[in-house]
Amino acid sequence: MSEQGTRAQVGTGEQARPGQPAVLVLEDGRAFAGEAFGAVGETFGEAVFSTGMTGYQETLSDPSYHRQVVVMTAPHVGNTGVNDLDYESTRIQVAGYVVRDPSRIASSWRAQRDLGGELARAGVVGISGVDTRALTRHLRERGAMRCGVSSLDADPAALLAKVLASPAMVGADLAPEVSTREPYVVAPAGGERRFRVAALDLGIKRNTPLSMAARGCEVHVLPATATADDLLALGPDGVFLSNGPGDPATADYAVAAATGVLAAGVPLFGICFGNQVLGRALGFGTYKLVYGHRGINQPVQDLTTGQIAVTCHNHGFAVAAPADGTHTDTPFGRVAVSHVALNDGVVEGIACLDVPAFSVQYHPEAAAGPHDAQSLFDRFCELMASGRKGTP
Ligand SMILES: NC(=O)CC[C@H](N)C(=O)O
Repeated sequence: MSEQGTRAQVGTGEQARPGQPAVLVLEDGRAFAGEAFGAVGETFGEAVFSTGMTGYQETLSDPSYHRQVVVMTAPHVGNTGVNDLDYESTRIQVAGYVVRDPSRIASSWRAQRDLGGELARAGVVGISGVDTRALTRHLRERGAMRCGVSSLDADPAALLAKVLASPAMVGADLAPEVSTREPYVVAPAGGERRFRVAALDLGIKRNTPLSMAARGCEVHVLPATATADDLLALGPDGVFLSNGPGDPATADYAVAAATGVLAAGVPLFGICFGNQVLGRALGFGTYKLVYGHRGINQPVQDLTTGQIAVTCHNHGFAVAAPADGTHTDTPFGRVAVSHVALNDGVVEGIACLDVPAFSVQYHPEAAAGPHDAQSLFDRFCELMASGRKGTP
């Protein structure tokens, strides 16, 4: 698929002029008028909201947002501009961007460019001046749904017809669209190499291998369709399953890879999409949440210690597993739900009790976000240090 096709976006290559009209239409017909922001054009994707007050550049460049139109609940966005350091991947990944009130100037010693210009150069269509509180409440009540944003055609009825013809998120296999084409290696940050990690890139964020590299891991990042044999051929101390976009029910290739790694008894750690893939490899199902969790202020409880962490989330699907303190017998032994979201009880982590594998639905790499959960990378290192047997 072409770049434009995968982003379901038609841009004119122009930057929006101040006051240029734009419209956002949801698939249930609700329309919001606003002003064009970023690139002039038309785009389609799943409308989702993020409650992060900061970290918009990391959000925009998180590959898990591929094919999603992100609505920021923070009313004022763009204050700190953008820079070359805070990208979580090689480009802006969102299909569209919705803000209430873009900052007229970027004001930070780290700012290199302004947000509107950056979106325009990337060809990303946005809309501003939207009542993002009303839009968020609508999505919260009715659920995440398809939408279109256009600064080319102000007719909501015409846009609605195109929204209804656009692909849904359920059933979308998107990880291969954002994964690296070629393998690459992230070297340990300094000091000796302690572990070799084979990472399956389903849409990996930059700070994830960096968080491992900071702990002495040499991370070999492989394309989404790499098999268990490809991963194990590296002779890794551990295998990592990354975050990524789309519906985890479609990622049979990744589930097969995880199953092969579990069978080999090599330590395994997964984040977000990786948690869903591990869940499926253990025999659990996944399902779509009504509106998902996105933001950097989400409380999660570790059921083993009782400790609560405030964490970074970006997920619209979840693993269906019992979170009542019991364990489930699977082909790979006993498995327990290890973490739950305190807002709604959604499963946020699973741990194998008889093979060395665990995963979380949230983002310990914390880019952006609080660093409460960084110790999960230490737990992965401990699992690798203890060899190929036993649980953390
Ligand atoms: N950040 C992620 O890995 C997201 C996983 C999956 N695409 C979801 O929405 O649940």
